[in-house]
Amino acid sequence: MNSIPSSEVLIIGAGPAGLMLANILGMYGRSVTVLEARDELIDYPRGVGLDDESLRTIQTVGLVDTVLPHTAPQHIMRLVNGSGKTIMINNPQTREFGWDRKHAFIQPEVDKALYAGLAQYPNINVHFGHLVEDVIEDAAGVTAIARVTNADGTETEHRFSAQYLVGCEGGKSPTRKRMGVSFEGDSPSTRWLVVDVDNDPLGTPNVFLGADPKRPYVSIGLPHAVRRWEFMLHDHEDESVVTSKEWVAEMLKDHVPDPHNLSYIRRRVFTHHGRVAGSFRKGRQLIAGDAAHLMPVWMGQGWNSGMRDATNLGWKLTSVLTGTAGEDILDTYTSERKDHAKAMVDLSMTLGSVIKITNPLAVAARDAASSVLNLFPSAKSYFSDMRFKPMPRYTAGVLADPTTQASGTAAAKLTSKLIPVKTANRKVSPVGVQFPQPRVNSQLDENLLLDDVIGNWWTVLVWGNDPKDVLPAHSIKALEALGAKLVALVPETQREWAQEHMSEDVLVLGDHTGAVKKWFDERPTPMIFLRPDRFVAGACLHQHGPATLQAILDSMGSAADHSPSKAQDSALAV
Ligand SMILES: O=C(O)CCc1cccc(O)c1
Repeated sequence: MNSIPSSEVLIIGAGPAGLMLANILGMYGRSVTVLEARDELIDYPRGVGLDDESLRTIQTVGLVDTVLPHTAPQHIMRLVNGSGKTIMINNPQTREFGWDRKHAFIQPEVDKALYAGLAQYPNINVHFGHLVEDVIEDAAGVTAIARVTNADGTETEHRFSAQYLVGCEGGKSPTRKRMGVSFEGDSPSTRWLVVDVDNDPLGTPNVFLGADPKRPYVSIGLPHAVRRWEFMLHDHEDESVVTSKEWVAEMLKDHVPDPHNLSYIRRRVFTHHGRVAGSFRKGRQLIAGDAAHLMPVWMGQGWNSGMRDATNLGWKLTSVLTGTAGEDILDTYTSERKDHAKAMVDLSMTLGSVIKITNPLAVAARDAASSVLNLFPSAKSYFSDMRFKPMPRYTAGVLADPTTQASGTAAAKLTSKLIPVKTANRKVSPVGVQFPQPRVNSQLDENLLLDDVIGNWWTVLVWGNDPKDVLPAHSIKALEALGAKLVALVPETQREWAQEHMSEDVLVLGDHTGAVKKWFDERPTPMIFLRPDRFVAGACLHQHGPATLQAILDSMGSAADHSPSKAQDSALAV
């Protein structure tokens, strides 16, 4: 038995959620051990859609340049009926978070880029071929017992200890089972055959969902000449038969001019699941990615939901480990992520049930209903602009929202003290939603993405004013202890003046497109407390700033001493 020096966090599973979480923790200077049972990363495509929220996180961890070459932006999805007529199109054009809403991507290449990104952090170690067989948890931490099969066939036991453990081992997650939490939902019995080739015989981009009552199918053009088809299987069709080259060639004959010379990456059968864990945390153990939720492929949200988990959890674990938040903040990981994951599961299941219809009467009703809906621009844009996609909007967690805060909480008590004024628009609260990522000018450069200038930790954004002029000294002190960056967003016309006249340590950014002013005009809360994951924790008028900040700190179960550790200091200087 070997004991390995301990780290702060143990991650089990080097899939996308685990790799992204390790990148985020590495960026914040934390020490992490990743244990992966396989000998290498999975090398065949699974997820095919990468969204703007994920790309924003990839940008934060500095890996956009290595990820983008494996993506195709403006990934359009068309739902076509049995006669090939488009009955729904999903083609969102906005770039609210700084990136195209949807990208096709090659998952193995992007996962590889996430893995390669870890090499820059001295405190991150990844061990392949380590199968975790048990975990012991006590008041001081967790110890994972892993079995390693050596080259000569003998086996060795290794023990790894840490303060927290995050299971990212996929849907069958042993961590989730050890935690004893439920995994409720449905696993429809419908099986699908997935075929991936790397010499795409068609070459057309984008996604076609074929709601063909004879046999529903999917055809997706992916980067690097990869094409994915999926075919719904009938109950009597045997797995060993449908995965044969002959059967697949027969299936493809309506989809490909010549289905015989295809270079297959993989032919496999899978079923969809729509499940969410009852809790994402128990004590010192947490779960993320497919371990916490499984959803059908239709919205392309499985991979992206894992990215959202890592984005939500990474800064919270860091806050606990560095003493800027109490351990209870980890419970907000469940409260913030679970409902959204459930909404994604439900939407994906619904879309799947529309595609899978085979009953002729129901098919006719669906096609007629979609024709009518397409006559109405608002209904049509609901689908094409992807307004049906549930966007995370936290109502409880690390935030202080006078419009939604649950009664009885510390934040509610404080925010109830805020004196309302007539011009403050309290109906459109940006609290709990992701802040947009506009382009801005700085003293050093022009047309920069906001996140690239504000860094990766807490930020206070103030429209048109110096945060140090509009917040009292005790609030500034608390923000310094939190490691927050102070930012003044001003019209570009005022930027040089503001740089000369505002406090030296305030970052002044110019709004050269007018998008920032428009945003603040629509939500008259000129002071924004932005969390490290780019979600708005508080939004208020200047005079409400101190109470709002205090409420946010209370919602973090903040330790009395907010000063970040030395290690965090250096990590925050990114
Ligand atoms: O991200 C997307 O738009 C593709 C979602 C999708 C749809 C159907 C099958 C599949 O594997 C992914």
